[in-house]
Amino acid sequence: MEKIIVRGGERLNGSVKVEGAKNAVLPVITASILASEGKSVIRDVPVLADVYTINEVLRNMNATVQFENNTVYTDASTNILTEAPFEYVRKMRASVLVLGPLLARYGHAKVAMPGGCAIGSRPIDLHLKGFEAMGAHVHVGNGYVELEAPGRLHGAKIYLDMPSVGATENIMMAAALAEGKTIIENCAKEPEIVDLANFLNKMGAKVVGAGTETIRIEGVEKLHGAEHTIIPDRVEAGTFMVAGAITGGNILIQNAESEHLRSVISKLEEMGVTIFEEEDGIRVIGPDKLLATDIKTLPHPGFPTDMQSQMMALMLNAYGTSVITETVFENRFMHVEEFRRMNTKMKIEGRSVIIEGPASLQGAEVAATDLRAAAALTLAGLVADGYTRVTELKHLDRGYVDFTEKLAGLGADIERVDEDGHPVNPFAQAEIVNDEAVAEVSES
Ligand SMILES: CC(=O)N[C@H]1[C@@H](OP(=O)(O)OP(=O)(O)OC[C@H]2O[C@@H](n3ccc(=O)[nH]c3=O)[C@H](O)[C@@H]2O)O[C@H](CO)[C@@H](O)[C@@H]1O
Ligand SMILES: C=C(OP(=O)(O)O)C(=O)O
Repeated sequence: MEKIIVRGGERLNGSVKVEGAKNAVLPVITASILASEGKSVIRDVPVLADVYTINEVLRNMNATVQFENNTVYTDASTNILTEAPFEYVRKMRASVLVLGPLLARYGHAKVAMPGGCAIGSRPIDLHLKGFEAMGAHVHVGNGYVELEAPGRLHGAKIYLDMPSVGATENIMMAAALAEGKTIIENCAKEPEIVDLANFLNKMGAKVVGAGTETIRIEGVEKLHGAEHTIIPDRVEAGTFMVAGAITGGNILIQNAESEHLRSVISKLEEMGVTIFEEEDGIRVIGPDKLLATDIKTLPHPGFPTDMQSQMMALMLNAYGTSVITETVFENRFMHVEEFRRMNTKMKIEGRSVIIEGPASLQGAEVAATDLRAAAALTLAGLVADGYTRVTELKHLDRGYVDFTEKLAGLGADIERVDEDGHPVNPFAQAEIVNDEAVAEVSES
């Protein structure tokens, strides 16, 4: 079993560059199958297990997909199959994002129902309600959801009970080819939604209002391939901001977009971290003494749930009592038990965790419970006494490129090894073999 071995105690210094955003690239790649003519060229694509998985989903539907030099080329002008089987959805829930494009273009889509995962039950009822409002019939059975639209989808006014990122994306993609106008109210406002809207508009769609709580889409008859560059990954950037802060280091996070990270910047400043927004990124200078604070995860522009476990690592090192309240997912505290192995004092009360700091962190064997927990446990290892060994790295590979290499480049005493103790880089190996090798690594 591969593991990260990190010895605590090094202050991080230097600069690190963030990749394109995982959560932006997945919907953009699925949106590219809306194009009945022309190719799409998607740049700044991170070399992640999730990207290999979504590429496989598309290839399995007969689309042509190439991935080289951080660029994905797709061609969906041939006849596309309208099914995504369980083996893909099991690996990555975001596979359900093919539903909207397939339904809109072919009037049919069949995808394995995504189950819950380590962070919650994660239903897709809001996606389905949106499709129904646009004229689709929904059948759920034998572990699959099947959608059928007898004619072309029609525009509709859709109010989301909560601003779901995936539902907003799926409905936006379906509406792009529907007849007439769709209005999505109480929609998600994440930067990744804006990135998807920009890509759709380059394909010939008419989407306005992305980034606000109401999106309006005037459906068009057909869409074509387009070129697009993916926005920087705000969660990867935030993770390295915590790495700088927790080690009392001084690091420049190149390519980080401060407008996407307002809530994270503000909380780090409350904790005593110095932040400079520089021309080519964000500089983070960790203090000698971190101060306690509270966070509540919320949809954007609130504090992102995908930064919750990394902030927990930081709060464990802060003086005083910090409280984290998770409101986005009902069960995103699995990492608390792993942090407990590192000599920490935390109490879970309902949707909150109360953290008594500073902990005298001790290196330990810990297992990642999801991709952000993998990063967070490694961050704690950067300041723990002795060696921390992090396993279950299949989670990490879904969302972080060269995580150990980047931390080592900043001065961390860290390596990733296989069961025989030999150094490994999962993506370097997999690129030589083939795409599928990495797709196998991923499992949500
Ligand atoms: C690939 C991707 O972009 N993943 C992100 C996306 O996930 P995802 O799109 O799955 O997250 P959602 O915004 O949809 O989920 C938010 C909440 O709404 C609930 N819900 C969602 C849909 C639905 O039909 N019914 C329902 O009840 C979910 O269970 C969850 O409690 O946004 C999350 C919230 O920012 C992030 O943590 C994930 O990293
Ligand atoms: C929860 C996450 O991703 P996903 O929705 O793909 O599981 C994440 O990126 O932290």
